[in-house]
Parts: sequence; structure tokens; C-alpha cells
Amino acid sequence: MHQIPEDGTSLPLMEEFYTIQGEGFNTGKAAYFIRLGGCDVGCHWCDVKESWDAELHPLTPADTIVDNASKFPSKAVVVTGGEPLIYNLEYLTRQLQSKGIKTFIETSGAYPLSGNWDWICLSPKKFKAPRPDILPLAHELKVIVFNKSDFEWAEQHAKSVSADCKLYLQPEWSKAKEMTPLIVEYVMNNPKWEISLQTHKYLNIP
Ligand SMILES: C[S@@+](CC[C@H](N)C(=O)[O-])C[C@H]1O[C@@H](n2cnc3c(N)ncnc32)[C@H](O)[C@@H]1O
Ligand SMILES: Nc1nc2[nH]cc(C(=O)O)c2c(=O)[nH]1
Ligand code: SF4
Ligand SMILES: [Mg+2]
Repeated sequence: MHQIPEDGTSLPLMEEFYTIQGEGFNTGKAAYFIRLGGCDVGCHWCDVKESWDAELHPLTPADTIVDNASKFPSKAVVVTGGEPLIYNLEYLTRQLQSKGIKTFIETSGAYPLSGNWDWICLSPKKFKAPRPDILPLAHELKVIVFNKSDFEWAEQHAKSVSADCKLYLQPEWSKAKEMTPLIVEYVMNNPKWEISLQTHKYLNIP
């Protein structure tokens, strides 16, 4: 069993890679991705189920992760998972920011917010709803559309985000053929929403 230190100085690291942010507001921007292992939210359509068991991913010093991230030209890091907010991300984000690196997170919001973030992408899940306190702090609300009921789920959460939070509807990958036309129609009728696509999957990059 991992003994994960509560101060966040070591974290279960599944993978780290330099790529282009494929989704949401920062789409198209180069960024270093840090994928932490561990998630119990249980989305049946999750595209990284290999991340769920934290035990499979080696505890790695946050200092090593920061050193690795520093070597790339883009000064932006996306922390994702798994569910990264299972862990205390205070130390990791402070260290990144002290090196002039912008910190972006991808989260379901199911765990308490920790860390200092330049960009929070909140993707709320029905399977384990976000904590209400993260909603007003999100810079971007990105709702995955797997079926028609997800439009209502999206509107429900849009009520609690800040006035300048960007609103995105993203088709669930396996249902994209079916759901994308519905999203297109929805956005034309409700233009406060925008479409987000998983562009990295079309580009065949990580
Ligand atoms: C794998 S999750 C990891 C971060 C966090 N657990 C979360 O769900 O936000 C990263 C992003 O991918 C989205 N995502 C996961 N599986 C997807 C799928 N099959 N189709 C579209 N988006 C998906 C999530 O909603 C989230 O915005
Ligand atoms: N290119 C790329 N962009 C992404 N945006 C969010 C991702 C994620 O899995 O969190 C992701 C990912 O896995 N790859
Ligand atoms: S919360 Fe994120 S990592 Fe966890 S199962 Fe859902 S999509 Fe996958
Ligand atoms: Mg992904």
C-alpha cells in the first residue's frame, strides 16, 4: 500500500507528457501534462480507466515532477488524472508557480480544492457530484454529453458558476456521432454555451 504523504511532497504519477491541450478554453496551446493516479468517481465512459487504481502508479517526488516540467518550452502545466484533487496539491502548484509555470487543473470537483491555480476546468459528474464550494471558483465548466439528460445537468451547474466562467459542452467520445448534432443545435439555441471537442484524438497525439 502507498503511504501518500499528506503534505503533497510525493504523488502517485501515472504519466507525464508534453502535448497540446486538446479540450476546452485552452485548446491548441502547448502544455506539460501531469496525470496523477487514483479516482473513485466511476464514470462508466471514462477514457483513462487505467488511472483509477492509485496503487498501480509510483509515488513520485513533486520536486522531480517540477524539474521534468521545467525542461519544456511551454510554461503551462495541466494537472489531471484520475482525480487530482484526491491529493493535496498545495506544494506541487507552489513549486510550479515559483518557476514561472502556469498551473491548470482538470477536475470533477468531487474532492476539496487544494493548490493555487491559474485555470480551473471543472467537469461535473453525475456519479459523484462536485462539492458546491468549487463551482464559483471554476474558470471553465466543461460538461460531457453522453445522453440528452446531460443538457439539464449542464444547466443545473451553470447556475452556480461565476458570471465570467466559460461554458462548454463536450461530446462523450463513444457517443460523439450521435450527440454532436444535438450539441450543435443546443449551442445555436443557447449561445452562452460553446462546443469543446477532444481535438487531440482527431490529431492522434497524446
Ligand atoms: C480523464 S478526466 C481527468 C480529470 C478529472 N477526473 C475529471 O474528470 O475532470 C479529464 C477530462 O476528460 C473528460 N473525459 C473523460 N472521459 C471522456 C470521454 N469518454 N469523452 C469525453 N470526455 C471525457 C473528463 O470529463 C475531463 O474533463
Ligand atoms: N491533449 C490532451 N488534452 C487533454 N485535455 C484534457 C486531458 C485529460 O485527460 O485530462 C487531455 C489529454 O489527455 N490530452
Ligand atoms: S472523474 Fe475523471 S478520471 Fe474519474 S472516472 Fe470520471 S472522467 Fe475518469
Ligand atoms: Mg484525456
